[in-house]
Amino acid sequence: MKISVIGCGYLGAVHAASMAEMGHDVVGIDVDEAKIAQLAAGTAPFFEPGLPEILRAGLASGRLRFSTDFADAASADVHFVAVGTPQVAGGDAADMRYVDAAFSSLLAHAKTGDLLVGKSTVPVGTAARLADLVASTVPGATLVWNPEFLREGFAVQDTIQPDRLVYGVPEGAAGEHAARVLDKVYASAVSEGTPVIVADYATAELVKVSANAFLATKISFINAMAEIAEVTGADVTKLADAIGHDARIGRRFLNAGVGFGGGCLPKDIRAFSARARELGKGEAIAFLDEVDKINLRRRTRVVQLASEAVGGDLAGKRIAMLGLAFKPHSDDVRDSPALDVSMKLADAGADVVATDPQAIERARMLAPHLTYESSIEETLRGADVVVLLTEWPEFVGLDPVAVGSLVAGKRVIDGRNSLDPAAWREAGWEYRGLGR
Ligand SMILES: NC(=O)c1ccc[n+]([C@@H]2O[C@H](COP(=O)([O-])OP(=O)(O)OC[C@H]3O[C@@H](n4cnc5c(N)ncnc54)[C@H](O)[C@@H]3O)[C@@H](O)[C@H]2O)c1
Ligand SMILES: O=c1ccn([C@@H]2O[C@H](COP(=O)(O)OP(=O)(O)O[C@H]3O[C@H](CO)[C@@H](O)[C@H](O)[C@H]3O)[C@@H](O)[C@H]2O)c(=O)[nH]1
Repeated sequence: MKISVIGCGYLGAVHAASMAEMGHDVVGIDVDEAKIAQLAAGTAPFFEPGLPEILRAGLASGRLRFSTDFADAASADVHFVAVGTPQVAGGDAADMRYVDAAFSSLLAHAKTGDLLVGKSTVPVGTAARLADLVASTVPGATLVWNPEFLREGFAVQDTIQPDRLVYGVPEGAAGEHAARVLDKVYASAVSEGTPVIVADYATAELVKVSANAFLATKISFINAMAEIAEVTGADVTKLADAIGHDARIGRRFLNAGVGFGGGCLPKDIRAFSARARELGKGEAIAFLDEVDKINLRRRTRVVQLASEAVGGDLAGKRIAMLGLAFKPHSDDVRDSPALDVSMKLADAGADVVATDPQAIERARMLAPHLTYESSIEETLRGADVVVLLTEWPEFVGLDPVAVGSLVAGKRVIDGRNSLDPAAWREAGWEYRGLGR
């Protein structure tokens, strides 16, 4: 099939390359010329395991190309829109400027019979609004909302073998036809039994934000238990193991620590709350405000633990930060707890030296005042406190005895509860976890 993908960021670039991998003829379009030049040259503009390989294979096969010209979308019959919906400056709502601009540029080249497929995460009601625009601009074209559930770090696998597919379609024959076309787009997954949920627009939009709201709530739930564990001497990781054995609860997404960040969960729960308030139903999901507050309190708690570790005054203390990305296997530092805590420690006067296997360059753009070090050993050398905030395997696997010979003070804060406290204590370290 002939496909265009509008917006080639973390979602769109993976989607475009994966569509080509699945056998389609794909053009990826973005307004960012540098990004398109990189993609066209076969270089992934961000770190995502597996992306370079399918990108190069797609370009070599001739089935994948990239452009900044929307006219190149004209030959496609199915158009995915995957542009950003960040938080508006100074508010909680989603900034819809990019979605609106992308649809307006795309509609200038779309034709009767085309399928316009929204993938961006949007406030409920967006698809109905855009469907009116599509109907009045290109009669006979159909709008579908097909939210995306991929996780960064597993984005290629999640795109090619998704847990489920959700199609938000209009009522009637146009909707039925649209669902059949999307089944063909995703034929490789559908034929292997991937569940397909066909719904109205509002349900499809809400599936996406409620899934992220649930995941965020699960994390803040366990982090709230961590707060209680901290004042009672309980161990939240054992608590999570124990409640997680109940299949109704499940152990996944119950890792207590410095909390959630990234380009999705934080902004998505805030945008959902803002939209609920607009709909006069703010109280229905007011608990998400608490979920957000619990999450942000964990970052402050790490700063407090670091301060306690050095006797109350962080000024001039050397802090080795292990991790900058919002989670391992990603270079994304959008709303990263690790970067946020690093900045808070630097604000308190600490001499912060941070390392990350992939995220240093992106962190430097947001926080040029911090000191970055590519070598783990050099990061650790002379540190008064070691703080682990992104559980990359190379950090989790560090030998506490070897690290002990590099630092000035054997004090470690395990912001992801991913180290073995007994092993670190045995090697002479003061170990502090979150909720254990
Ligand atoms: N990153 C993820 O893991 C993920 C997963 C599921 C859903 N989403 C959702 O997907 C959307 C995109 O997220 P992202 O992380 O890829 O963002 P991103 O910032 O990495 O990428 C967005 C891209 O859109 C481009 N763009 C902006 N305006 C444009 C326009 N008018 N025309 C063409 N391109 C334009 C930007 O240049 C950028 O390359 C968001 O709504 C996000 O919530 C993201
Ligand atoms: O038990 C856990 C699990 C995760 N996290 C943190 O939660 C954040 C988000 O993690 P994850 O959900 O794995 O990353 P994303 O790539 O942001 O993916 C989420 O956001 C995407 C964008 O909407 C969705 O598509 C995905 O389904 C959804 O998982 C990260 O900071 C993690 O460190 C925890 O603190 N504890």
